[in-house]
Amino acid sequence: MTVRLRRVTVDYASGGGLPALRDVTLDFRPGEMTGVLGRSGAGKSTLIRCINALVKPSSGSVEIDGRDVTRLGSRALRDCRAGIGMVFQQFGLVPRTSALTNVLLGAIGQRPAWRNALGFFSARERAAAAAALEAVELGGFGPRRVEQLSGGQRQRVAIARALVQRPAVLLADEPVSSLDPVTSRGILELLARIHREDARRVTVVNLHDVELALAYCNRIVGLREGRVVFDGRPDEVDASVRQTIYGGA
Ligand SMILES: Nc1ncnc2c1ncn2[C@@H]1O[C@H](COP(=O)(O)OP(=O)(O)OP(=O)(O)O)[C@@H](O)[C@H]1O
Repeated sequence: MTVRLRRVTVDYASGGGLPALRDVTLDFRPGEMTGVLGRSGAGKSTLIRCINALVKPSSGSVEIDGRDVTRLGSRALRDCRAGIGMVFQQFGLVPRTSALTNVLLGAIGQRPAWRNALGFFSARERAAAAAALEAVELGGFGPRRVEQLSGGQRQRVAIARALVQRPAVLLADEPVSSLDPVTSRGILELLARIHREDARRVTVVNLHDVELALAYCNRIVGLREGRVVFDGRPDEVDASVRQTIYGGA
């Protein structure tokens, strides 16, 4: 699986402020777990949202395995999204529903519409969802409603939900915001483990915590005011690179 962005510009305000992304050309290759760094507003979420076609670029193209996602019809887009696991910033879970059902909902993109309409989950889907909860160390929490879980537990449910999709592309937007340092490490460790399970997997994680990105990702992309200002290995991120990404104007 390769994700290819070519000269992507996203201008939400069309001409107002600076575009959120400016002329971004990047390839995300199989096996890469990329940590995207940048100040607040640098365009990290927009980048991720372009990859799963939640945001349409003002110009440029976004290709997943050679298909331009900006040009897909709704059905082809649904098929394409079924292969993309998303861990959202605010978890994106259904709070009053059990952890297990939330995880089962992750498989929905891969099922025929009639089965969604009936709310029917097969024994195999249930077993896969239970296994995904085990994998994130929430084995006993399947029946528990999400609103009764802590922030870190919710985040792990969100990861389990992405996991049941067996996604070729795994996107995580600030998966550890508002979590304590130990829980944050646990979440990154989990994402890195999931990433390694499939040598073809492409993982892109937005992070505010530089040390976490350096510890768990094998590639770092730095964004600043919508532009790529760094693209390299974690061991290349020195004081001057940090200055380039975060430093004062
Ligand atoms: N839906 C939107 N409509 C208009 N402007 C938007 C929208 N989403 C983001 N922006 C703007 O685009 C720019 C980039 O935002 P984005 O959310 O991609 O940044 P970010 O790096 O993820 O920030 P943070 O770290 O704070 O989450 C910001 O200036 C933001 O205000």
